[in-house]
Amino acid sequence: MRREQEFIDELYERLADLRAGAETAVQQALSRDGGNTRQAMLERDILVAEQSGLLAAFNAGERGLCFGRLVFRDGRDHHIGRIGMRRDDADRTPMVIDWRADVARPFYLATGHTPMGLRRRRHLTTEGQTVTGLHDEILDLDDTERTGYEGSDADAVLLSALDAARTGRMHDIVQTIQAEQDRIIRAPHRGVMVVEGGPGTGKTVVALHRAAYLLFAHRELLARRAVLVVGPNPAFLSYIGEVLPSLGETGVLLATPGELFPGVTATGTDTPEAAAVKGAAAMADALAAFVRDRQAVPDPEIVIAHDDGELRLTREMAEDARAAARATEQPHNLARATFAFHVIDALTEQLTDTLGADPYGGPNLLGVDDIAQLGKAIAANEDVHAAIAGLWPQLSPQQLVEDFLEEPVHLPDADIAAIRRKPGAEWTPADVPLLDEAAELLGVDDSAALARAEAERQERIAFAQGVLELSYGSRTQEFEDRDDEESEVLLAHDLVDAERLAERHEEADHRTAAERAAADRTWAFGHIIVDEAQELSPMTWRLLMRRCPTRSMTLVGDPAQTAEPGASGSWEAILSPYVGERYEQVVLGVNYRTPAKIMEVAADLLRAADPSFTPPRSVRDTDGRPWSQAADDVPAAVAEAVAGATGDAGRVAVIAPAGLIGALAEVLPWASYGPEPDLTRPVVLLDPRQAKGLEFDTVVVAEPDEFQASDLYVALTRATQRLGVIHSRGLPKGLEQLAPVA
Ligand SMILES: Nc1ncnc2c1ncn2[C@@H]1O[C@H](COP(=O)(O)OP(=O)(O)OP(=O)(O)O)[C@@H](O)[C@H]1O
Repeated sequence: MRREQEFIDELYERLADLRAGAETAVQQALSRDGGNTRQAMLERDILVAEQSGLLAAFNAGERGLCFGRLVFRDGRDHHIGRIGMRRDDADRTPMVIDWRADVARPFYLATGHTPMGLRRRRHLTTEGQTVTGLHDEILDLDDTERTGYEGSDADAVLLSALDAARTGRMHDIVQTIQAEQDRIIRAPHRGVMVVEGGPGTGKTVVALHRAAYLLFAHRELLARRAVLVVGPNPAFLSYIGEVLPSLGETGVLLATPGELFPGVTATGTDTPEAAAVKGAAAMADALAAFVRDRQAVPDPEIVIAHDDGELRLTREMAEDARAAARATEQPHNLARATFAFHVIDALTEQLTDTLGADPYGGPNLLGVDDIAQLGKAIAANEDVHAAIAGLWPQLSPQQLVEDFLEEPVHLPDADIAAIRRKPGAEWTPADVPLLDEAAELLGVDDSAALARAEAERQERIAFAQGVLELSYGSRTQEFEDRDDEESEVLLAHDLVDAERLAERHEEADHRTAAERAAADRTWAFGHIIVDEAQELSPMTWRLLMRRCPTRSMTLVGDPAQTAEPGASGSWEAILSPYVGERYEQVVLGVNYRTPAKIMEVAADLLRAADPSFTPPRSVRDTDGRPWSQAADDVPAAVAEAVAGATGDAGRVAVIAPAGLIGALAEVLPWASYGPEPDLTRPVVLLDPRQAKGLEFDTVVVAEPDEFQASDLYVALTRATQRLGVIHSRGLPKGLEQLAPVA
């Protein structure tokens, strides 16, 4: 214990030095009098960005900096920690190894059967900077040396982590990642990986650690392209929001599916029927047909007054122009130029024929210049433009979807009735994929902006080339002496090509990749993680697949918890349109959250409908049995139950049908509730959809017979310690084994 404490003290000293170094480097870079030349600014930007990233990692390392030690049979001896650090000596000896490095892997995988070269594995428990416990496992049977910290139960560290009172925020699990989870976390980053598992099997936490691992293993790529984590609702995102920063990773964008169309905030709600219709794949065809409807032809013609003579835009002329525009296969707004060009051309020809006609039947009397002149005048005629705009209007995604929902077409009557609404309504989450689809169908005519951007990029590349030549020439002792991490800064100067450096400059100039990604509908993410993936509609999948052309994705979910009416169904239904059968599926089978007695009740509920249902196996159990109480006044009984539970440490959640929340809020005035409840408060009031993915020490479920079965299954499995059910109208089938209380 003493020796480990000495080591930990040394480690925190080193951390303090590194942090001070990074802080000074940022300060110096910001105040460095290198002048305001582009080179000085570029160097400064790179330095500040890199050092700020390091600072974030150092700050993250503060808590539980080192939690393990591996002693190998060949004499190697490594401490494992949240971040990696080296000594300040000539060899830059590793002091603590990042948990994501290959060397650290036996910490999670080695067993007596497959020791992976280990003699002993030590778990170190710390509080603040003080070592409070050691736990040794002997993996080499020939090793007779004993430290006195060998425990009989190798799961002691895991169980004490699982028993801890909840805080309303998910924590990282780097100290106790289990072997089946480690394999998922470190799976290759290419392709689609599906992680399926029942409640509490660690799907969410594993997916987040996978993001941290991928950012470590593919730093260059993913830091530029960012990782997107999609979760079901804002409360869930704030629940998981601290895990990645606590692992030192900030290049991640967390979003709900309703937040993925920049500039639109989905505050409205749909009826379940409307959400199902809007989510169905048929919507893509309906919208595409609706766009074609907006490419009209006159019936029979539009007559336009023009200085040089009357113009008649006939149906036939417009049809030809439309066919030419459609043949480009460009999106509507981009193909508009082709339509306009053909119309103007046809009108010019028409006018040429009239004005230049030779009364004696000879060839047209107008010369090439005259015809060009006529064409120019027609192209400048505002009425011509108005006619073109009427036939082939420039459209925004918002306008298109609004028009469509006001008067839906190309769908069965019942579907039309389900989604029709008045213009000006708030956008709903189910509208977001429609807006995205519309944006794809319409395209943005940004050719001028793109040309400008490309010219600027070329200028930056030329400039960066100059910087590279200069910075190599002026390589100084100061740079050579930097810490290992810092020398990456030098590597950036030395090894990147001009194009990459120019790109970096662009990034450093503005926002982080995650921030830029959030504002850019066409951003291609380096990796996408989707939680509660079973809930997403086919239209939402179309949107997500567009955001990830490389199909590097991790999808986690549990079909038994599906609640949304428009959900896609099976993994195969979700994925086959995009990757065929080329995806890997793994199943997690151990429930780390819900105690066995509670899980049995939840499983019985599903067994009532499907006798073959097998729940995940709970690793832990509690003494108390889950209970039920019949009450005439449900809010009063809930208030009493909550008052009894708040004496315990941790968090209490009341999960109730949405219609009961108001009445419960009155009897629980201190409870947090609403669209974005504060989960760190002692008592939270949630409807079943809001409870998805969360967990609490105590859960009280009110009026269970008003829940749909999958919602009730989710609600029952949120408890880590205690579960009670309060009802006025009897219990749904399957819940009979709850212990009745008066
Ligand atoms: N290896 C582990 N060490 C410590 N805690 C763990 C481990 N694996 C999972 N947990 C904990 O178990 C709980 C459940 O994990 P998580 O929320 O990721 O499960 P899930 O499969 O997403 O559940 P659900 O489908 O019910 O939302 C969390 O508190 C998580 O921290």
